[in-house]
Amino acid sequence: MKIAMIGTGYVGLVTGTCFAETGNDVICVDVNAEKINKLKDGHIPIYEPGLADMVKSNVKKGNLSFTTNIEEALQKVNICFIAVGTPMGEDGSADLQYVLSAARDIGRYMTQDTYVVDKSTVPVGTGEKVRQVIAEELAKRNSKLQFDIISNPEFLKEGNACADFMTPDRVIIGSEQPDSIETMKELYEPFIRSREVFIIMDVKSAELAKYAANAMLATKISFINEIANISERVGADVNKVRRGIGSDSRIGYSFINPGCGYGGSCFPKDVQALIKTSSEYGYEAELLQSVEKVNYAQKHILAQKVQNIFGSNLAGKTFAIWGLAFKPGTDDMRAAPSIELIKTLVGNGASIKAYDPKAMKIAQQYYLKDFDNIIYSKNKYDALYEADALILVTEWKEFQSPDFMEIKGRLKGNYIIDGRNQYKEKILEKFGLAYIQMGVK
Ligand SMILES: NC(=O)C1=CN([C@@H]2O[C@H](COP(=O)(O)OP(=O)(O)OC[C@H]3O[C@@H](n4cnc5c(N)ncnc54)[C@H](O)[C@@H]3O)[C@@H](O)[C@H]2O)C=CC1
Ligand SMILES: O=C(O)[C@H]1O[C@H](OP(=O)(O)OP(=O)(O)OC[C@H]2O[C@@H](n3ccc(=O)[nH]c3=O)[C@H](O)[C@@H]2O)[C@H](O)[C@@H](O)[C@@H]1O
Repeated sequence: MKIAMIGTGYVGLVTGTCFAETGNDVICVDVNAEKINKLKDGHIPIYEPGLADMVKSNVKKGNLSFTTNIEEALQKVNICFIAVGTPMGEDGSADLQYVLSAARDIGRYMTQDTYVVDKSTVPVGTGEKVRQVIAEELAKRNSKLQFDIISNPEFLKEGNACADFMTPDRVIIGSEQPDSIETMKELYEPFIRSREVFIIMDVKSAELAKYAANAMLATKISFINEIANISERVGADVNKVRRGIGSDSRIGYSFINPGCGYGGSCFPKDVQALIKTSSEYGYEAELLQSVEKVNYAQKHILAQKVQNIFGSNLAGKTFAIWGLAFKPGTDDMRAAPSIELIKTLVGNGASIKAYDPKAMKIAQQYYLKDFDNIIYSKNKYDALYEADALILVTEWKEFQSPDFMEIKGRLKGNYIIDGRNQYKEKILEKFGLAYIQMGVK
């Protein structure tokens, strides 16, 4: 099939590349010329395991190409995906300007009957808006070309995006048109193990299913974080409580890891957007409001723990921070808990020595560029020199079994403050390290 992918970000690039991998002819288009030029020169603008090799091999085979020219991208294409960003608007709702601009371009430049597939996460009713915009543009040029809108939300996780896309738990197809459904099934067939993986529904339900999934996962995280906060106060150990509840198959272990709050480009904005959609329809989503409120507080918890030990004025103190990305396996720092932490520490006079395996460049260039007091270290141990404490924010594999002797030897102080509960208190005690974790007194 000949596919155009509008939006070449985390989702567009991964999706386009995976479709190219299964033999389709894919052209990825983006308004960001710098990104497209990098891709044309063989550089991958994001870090995602396995992606670089797959992009290169498919470009070489001629299955995958990149352009900034939407008119060129839509030549002879019969499936056009929309995978542009839907960031949080000022009032918390999803900002649809990029989706609607992509729709306008499709209406202006499509050259044959087209399946228009929305992969961006969009509020209920967006499919209809996209349909109207495309129809308006076709009418302007007296075109009789036909198109159908299909909702096909994406469920991949950053850091595991290619693997998630290649072996999906489910593929949701929001459409009531049999030929659209068949075309989507054909496209996804190589990735599925059983036909039950396809879940067919109307467009609105598909749109809402995406938000419901993210809201459910965010709820699990805020729930366990709340239990962690209760555990700390009553003298229980959330690690044990987690094992106690996760063993119930109705609850399960996944997404109940306590931490310093969920970040990333999706949970925070999607929970907000769902709250906003609900209120537009006259319903106050109180549970979801609490999920966000708990998460907001959780993102400040590491800084509070630091200040409980060192006092509110941190002038003259230095903290080693392991992990800047919002989760391991990615260089993405959107809404990362590390940002809030660093803001508070530096704001109260501290200096930072940071190390992250993949996110330091992006941190320096964008997310932490306004902070002077940060030294970026070349490895995890270098970050420890003369630091008063080590704070673990992102649980990269390389932080999971460090040499504690080395840590003790390099730190000036003896605290490890762990935002992801990676270590065992008894082991740290042997090295003379004091261990502060989440949800344990
Ligand atoms: N990042 C993730 O893990 C996931 C994201 N999603 C959803 O997928 C959508 C895309 O997310 P990301 O890929 O993370 O965003 P992103 O910000 O990485 O990429 C979006 C791209 O679209 C481009 N763009 C904007 N307007 C355009 C236009 N009119 N024409 C062509 N390109 C245009 C931007 O320049 C950017 O490169 C969002 O709705 C998000 O909620 C869904 C599942 C997972
Ligand atoms: O819509 C999206 O963009 C995607 O959002 C999430 O994926 P992602 O944000 O990439 O990463 P997650 O692994 O879900 O982690 C999100 C945040 O939750 C935190 N988290 C996760 C799990 C957990 O138990 N505890 C916890 O604090 C992580 O540290 C991270 O900050 C969903 O998991 C994907 O299914 C979805 O497609």
